[in-house]
This record gives sequence, C-alpha cells and structure tokens, in this order.
Amino acid sequence: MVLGELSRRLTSAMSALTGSNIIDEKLLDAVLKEICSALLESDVNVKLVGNLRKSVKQKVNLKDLPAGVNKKRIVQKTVVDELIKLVDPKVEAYKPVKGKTNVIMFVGLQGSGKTTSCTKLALFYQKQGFKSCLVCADTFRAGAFDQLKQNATKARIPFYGSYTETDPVRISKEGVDKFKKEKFEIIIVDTSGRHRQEKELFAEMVQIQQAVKPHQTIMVLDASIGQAAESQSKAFKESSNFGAIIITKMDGHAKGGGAISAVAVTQTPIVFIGTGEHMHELERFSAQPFISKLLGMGDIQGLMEHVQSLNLDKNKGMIKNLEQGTFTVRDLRDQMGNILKLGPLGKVASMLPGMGQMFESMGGDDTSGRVKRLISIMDSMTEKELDSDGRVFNADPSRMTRVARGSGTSVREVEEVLSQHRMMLGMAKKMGGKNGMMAKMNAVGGSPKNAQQAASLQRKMQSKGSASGLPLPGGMNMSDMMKMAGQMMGGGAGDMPDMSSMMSQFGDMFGGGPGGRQGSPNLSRNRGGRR
Ligand SMILES: Nc1nc2c(ncn2[C@@H]2O[C@H](COP(=O)(O)OP(=O)(O)OP(=O)(O)O)[C@@H](O)[C@H]2O)c(=O)[nH]1
Repeated sequence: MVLGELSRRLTSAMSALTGSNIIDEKLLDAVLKEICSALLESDVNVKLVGNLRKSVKQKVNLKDLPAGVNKKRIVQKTVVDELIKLVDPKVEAYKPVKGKTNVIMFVGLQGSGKTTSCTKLALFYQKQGFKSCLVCADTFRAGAFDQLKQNATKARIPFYGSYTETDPVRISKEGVDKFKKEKFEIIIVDTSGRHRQEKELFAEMVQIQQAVKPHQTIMVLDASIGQAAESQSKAFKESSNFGAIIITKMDGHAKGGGAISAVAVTQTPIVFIGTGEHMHELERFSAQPFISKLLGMGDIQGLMEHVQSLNLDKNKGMIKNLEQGTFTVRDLRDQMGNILKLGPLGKVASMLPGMGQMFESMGGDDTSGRVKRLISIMDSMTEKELDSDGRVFNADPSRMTRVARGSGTSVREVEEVLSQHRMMLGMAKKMGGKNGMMAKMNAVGGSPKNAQQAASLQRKMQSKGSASGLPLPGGMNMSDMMKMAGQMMGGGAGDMPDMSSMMSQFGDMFGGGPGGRQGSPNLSRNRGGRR
C-alpha cells in the first residue's frame, strides 16, 4: 500500500470525524491535531503543515455556519481540499506529443531510482503506442550502463550507451541524435546521481541538458528522503529547472512527506509514483485520487478507468449463463483470469472506499500466485469438464486425480476449485431467473456507466459518513460495498465483465464474502501446498 502508515493515521483521523454526531470546535481541533501530527511524523515540511491547519480553521468557521448545513461534509471537504493543495502546485507538466520527438532527461540523487524509473517510463509510453528508447549518460557509477541495458532488454526497449566513453555529455548527445534520426518519439536520458554539494557534477548535468535540449526534465526523489528533500530539490531546481517529479519507493514503509513537500518548495508537479521494483510498478499521479486513496476513500473513477483500460474479457456467455441461473467451470476460469488482469489485489482494494485499510489489516496478502494455481487446475480440464456444472467430477472422481496430475497440484486443491465453483453456482441460481437478484438490480436502474456517474456515486457514498470505526461509507457493510462496486462496474449489464460476482469472489477469498458469509472455501487459508 502507498504510504501505509500515513494513510492509516489520516484515515483514522477522518473516521473520528465521520463517526461523530456533534461537530464542534473541540472535535475539529482534535481531528486537525491528529492529521497534522501524522503529516509531521511523515516528514511533511512543518511550515506546510502549519499553513494547512490555519487554512482549515479559517475556512471552516463552525460558529458562523447557519443551522441545517452539513458541518461534517464541510469539514471533510475542506480538509481534503487542503491536503490536495499540498501535492498539487496547479502547474501543468509537459505532455509528450505523438509523431514528434520528445526528449526526457532524468536527474536526481544517487540511488533514488532514476535508472529503474527511466525504463519504467519508457515502457509506460511504449504501451501507449509511443516509439520509446533509452540513453545511458551515467558514466559515474560502474555498472549503471549494464543495469540500464539489462532492464531495457527485458522490456524490449532500444538503448544507447558506452563502456569506453567517459564523457556523459558526448554520450547523451550521440544517443539522442541517433534516436532522433531513427524517428523515436520518446527518448529518455538517464544521468548519474549527484548531491547538491557536488558542484562539478551539477555543472556537468547542466551541460548534458544544454547538449540534448530536453522537452522535459524530471527529478526523481526517493520517498524516504525525509527533510533533506527541501534543500536537495531546491538545488536541482535552481540548476536544472526540472519541470516534473517522480517519487519512487512509495510502496515501502517510507514516510514520503519530505518528497511530497518538494512539490510546494519547487512548485513542480508530481507526474508518476514508483510503487515497486518491477517494470510495471509505475503509477500516473493525480492529486485528487491520491489524497482520496490516502484517506481510505477509494478512487472509484480510477478503478473504472483501470478496469476499462485492461480490456477484460466480456464474458457474454457467462452473463447469459448467470441470467439463466447457471455457472460453468469455464465461467469461473474466465473470472479468475480477469482477477489476474486487474493486478495486485491491494491496488484494487485501495481504490474502493474503506477497502484499502481493511485489506492491509488482513495482512495485505496478494493472492495472484494462488489465483494462477487455480487457473492452471482449470486449464488441465477437458472442454467438456470446463463447460459442465462440475457434477461430472462426482460421477468419476478419478478425473480429479488426472487434473491434479496434469496441473502439478493436489487432489485437495482440485476439490477446492470445485467447491469454489459450487458456491458460485449456488449464487448464480439465486441471482438468475425472472425473480433473481440480477433482474431486481436491473429493475432499480441498472448500472451507471460513465465516469461522471461513478464520481457522483462515490461522492454520495463518502458524504453519507460512517458510524463504524473505518469509514465504510454510509455505515454500509462489506457486502453492500461489494454489491455496489459490482453494480457500478457493470454487473449484469451485458457489456462489461461481471464485476459484481468478481467482487463476491474477492469477498469469499478473504473469508467474509457477500452477506458476511463464513465457512465458504477460504483460499487464504489454503496456500496451495501439495499433498
Ligand atoms: N521498492 C522500490 N524500489 C525501487 C523503486 N524504484 C527503484 N527502486 C530500487 O532502488 C534501487 C536504486 O535504483 P536505481 O534505479 O539503481 O537508482 P539510480 O538513481 O539510478 O542510482 P544511481 O545511478 O546510483 O544514481 C534499486 O534497487 C531499485 O530496484 C520503487 O518504486 N520501489
């Protein structure tokens, strides 16, 4: 989870607000005190924290608010707006243009994650259809070129560098010129790490910049940099005048506040955050959803965009099956495939209001390994078995042994899959048919499809507040949440994967699925050990 500790404390401060019936100065002060101390302990600049506190107090004048206004909502909105201000300098970052050369130069401290982020970014743009490449101008650190070469090869991104040339200015110029001639659209130049005391290295960075004339210079900051972020980022700003920031290592236990403060100190926007060592662990940064997720309020709009961008299997056959109250083993296999495509469950959970913290409190365990194992079991079944309702295995239990052998798993795991399938089939029976849940859900308005509707729904969900400890909106229980999320994402609408059943599956995997059902097969308890 991104900035887990800060998120936990901010979420808890906000839930004190949503859980209280009386909103007065005393409560506001207590909430603000907790928010400010969480920010300070995360290394957010003390002046910025002071300004935030003052600004909220000024804007929320509880005594002068007329009777009948929703004080809770006003306080909540003001706090959220002020937190957004911390990470949003209201400056537009450069946007690469298709069909044109876009040179992007990376600068930053040693070990901040530049080389890794360069490849991540090249891959990100490559996935967006840009012709991307990398130039290694880090001649300072032995092994830097090898690292970039290795990353680039893995990601299939063309690269340029030299083992013998020691002049980074010359290398970067040669590399950029070569790739420009070859009509590359994104040319990313990695430079060596340096500290503000290193005057010569700073001068060299400026020379590289003059040689390659980047359209965008990005400073990379490690989330654990702490208070040093202010002086370092100021020094880099003065010499390289970078136009964007990438904060790396947001996945760890880093406090992150120092790096966040660099935004205000340099008036420069964060464009991406690094959330892991793997090449795809780079997220586009957007202030409002970031704060919303940090406060445990989720990011429904982001989740919908994420789901849509994945081009998940439409599963029209499954929806038809569900409508008729049935569910085949193949349907389960397809749904599991969609779950895998969604990425780490922790990421998905953090986009649903209240789920991020809950997921963490359950150990933040990623189930993708287990899901892959279950898929491999179903991939070892025959077509007939996949398209069945699972009863064929009862008729011939020796088939379970064959499937277990074929998938390199155990009979117990095959039984688990079949038991999971039986449970889904049972749900499908309840959902399908004229009087089923699906028909009722569709009758009450179907599913809002566009992002605007999702955003408004999220606002409604958040504004309801919660009486429970964690801000599960409107006092909803997990079952309501999952149903709602599923409904929002097209459950039963016919042209999206059936997310409602996927959410139900999540619930069952976590051991407390729809309706708080317990005793269903709990995959987290069965770590796929062979027998
Ligand atoms: N957990 C995590 N690790 C990261 C992330 N980004 C980079 N790293 C790791 O941080 C370490 C340093 O990253 P590099 O990319 O080598 O850093 P650099 O800035 O190029 O280093 P210099 O060339 O010495 O300046 C490596 O072990 C990376 O795998 C991230 O977002 N999350």
